[in-house]
Amino acid sequence: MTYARYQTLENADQLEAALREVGAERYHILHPFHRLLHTGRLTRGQVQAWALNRYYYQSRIPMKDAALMSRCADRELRREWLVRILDHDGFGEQEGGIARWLRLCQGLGLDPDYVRSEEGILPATRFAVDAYVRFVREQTLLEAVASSLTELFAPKIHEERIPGLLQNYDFVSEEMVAYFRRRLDQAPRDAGFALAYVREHADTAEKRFAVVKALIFKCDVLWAQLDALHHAYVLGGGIPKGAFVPADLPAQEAA
Ligand SMILES: O=C(O)c1cc(C(=O)O)c2c(n1)C(=O)C(=O)c1cc(C(=O)O)[nH]c1-2
Repeated sequence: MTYARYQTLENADQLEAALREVGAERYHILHPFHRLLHTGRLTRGQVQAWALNRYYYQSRIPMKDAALMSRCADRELRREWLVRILDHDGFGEQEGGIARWLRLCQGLGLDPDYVRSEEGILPATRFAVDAYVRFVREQTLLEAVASSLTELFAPKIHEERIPGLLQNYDFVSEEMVAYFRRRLDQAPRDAGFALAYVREHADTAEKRFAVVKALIFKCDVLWAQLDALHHAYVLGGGIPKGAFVPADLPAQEAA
């Protein structure tokens, strides 16, 4: 009956409260893999596996944002959304988030060409991330905007992750966490806009329900990626053929 209580939301305030409840219950800050990552309980190889897989998510974010913009007749919304693409891809002399993410990968000892090749990612990473891009392409514009609302909860995870990585791993330097420091400003701006948008445009109970479901879907996209990492690289569930094999993994655990 989880969903039932979201079907009768009466106004924007109730919608916002429901969205915050979904985040408090389902955001991937709660995932056991993040608990291990942020408290220094992973090996360098496991952190590499996380950064490598997460690169695929980063790489697809501008594509999903372009998909959203391609469907959008509202110039104001496009002007606002465009900034997200520039944040990730960079613009002119300005480096973007993807370049910063690659520096994190490189700092962890991964070859950037290998990371960019997308060869070593887990199947579930590809399926989850591709499902997000498809969702934004195919669902209503309102649901597409709503699916970005996990970013409401991202600053908290970055605030936890920056000191968590720096203090607990001697192989992580200040330069390597630059990506997360930038997101501390970018995410609240983006999430604030998206929240105002859904508050205004979800003007029926049916639309408010659709917005909540879009956020739940997106929480699942993030959760599924960590499930796969946890299974393959922490629980010893087996690394699929072709996926990244950390150098510090005991040989018998590799498939
Ligand atoms: O590190 C994280 O936990 C995290 C989470 C999320 C998110 O909640 O979707 C994003 C990011 N980071 C991020 O860096 C980012 O650029 C981003 C864009 C989006 C989006 O859906 O448009 N989410 C996120």
